[in-house]
Amino acid sequence: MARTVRVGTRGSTLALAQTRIVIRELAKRWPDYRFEVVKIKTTGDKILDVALAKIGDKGLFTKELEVALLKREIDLAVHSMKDVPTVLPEGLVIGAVLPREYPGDVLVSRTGKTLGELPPGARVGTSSLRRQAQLRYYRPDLALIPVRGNLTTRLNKLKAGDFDALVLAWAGLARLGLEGSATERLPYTICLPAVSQGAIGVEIRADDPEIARLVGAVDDAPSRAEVVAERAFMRRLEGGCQVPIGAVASVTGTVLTIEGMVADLEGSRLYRDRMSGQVAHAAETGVRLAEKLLSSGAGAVLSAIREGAPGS
Ligand SMILES: NCc1[nH]cc(CCC(=O)O)c1CC(=O)O
Repeated sequence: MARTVRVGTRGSTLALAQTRIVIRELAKRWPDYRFEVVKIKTTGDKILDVALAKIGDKGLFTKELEVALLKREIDLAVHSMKDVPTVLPEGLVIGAVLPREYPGDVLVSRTGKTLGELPPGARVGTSSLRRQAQLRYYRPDLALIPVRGNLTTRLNKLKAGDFDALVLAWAGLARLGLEGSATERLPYTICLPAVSQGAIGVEIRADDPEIARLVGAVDDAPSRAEVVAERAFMRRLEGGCQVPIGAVASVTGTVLTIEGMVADLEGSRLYRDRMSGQVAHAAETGVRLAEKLLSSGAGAVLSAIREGAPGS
């Protein structure tokens, strides 16, 4: 009799939808195993009224799941890779990256107007420093309003008239079946997504070969290479939620191309560039792009943000 696999997840609607996808794919390939959902509350689920950049702690949405993995209370943890810090705790690895959704951001606007059509001073809800900086750079006239809470909370605030538009990850909307509410996909030339946006990852213990074999069957090599490149880019820049950083990699055949961006908090200076390399050298390509940006002026922006950051 095969064992029951305990699948750890946050309890948000999006997290549960992602976990259902992972379990569906695993169950197809491993019909003899049972998969049991274990919901775990993370710090990020408890603190809802403060912008993530202000909390400043790494792993807000992942740490409690990782602790449960290490204590062997669960066998795998399902994450939005975007929430996973670039350095994992000792003893844990990413066992699988599922086929990625479209990684970009979308505008959801109350009146159906696109970003370019929003009237001067329109109120756009987002707490992400990355989205704020890129929106300010493109449309300095917009009023950016902090918003947190899960996707449905945000959409309800939009409906209630708290703001005129919201910027959200397309993937999150799509996984809740809400992609129809997107007004416009924001082009990468205006808004680069967060590192690993749109990718679901499965974290496991490094010393659990049985689970590694199970989850390895749902790993998507191109998606994994993209995530590896973007995370290497981020790690080289040592950026977290406190710095406006965006990147998106894409694999075509044996070539991986990554575009990346670093901006100051005001969105007055923005550095972006791209780099290509062999898929087999995904991490190096991400690092090379980071170094190119650092030497072209992004380094000074990052130092200035770090000096000004509270508690650093
Ligand atoms: N910031 C929270 C978060 N974490 C993952 C997603 C969406 C799914 C994904 O990017 O994989 C979202 C919502 C959003 O940014 O709009």
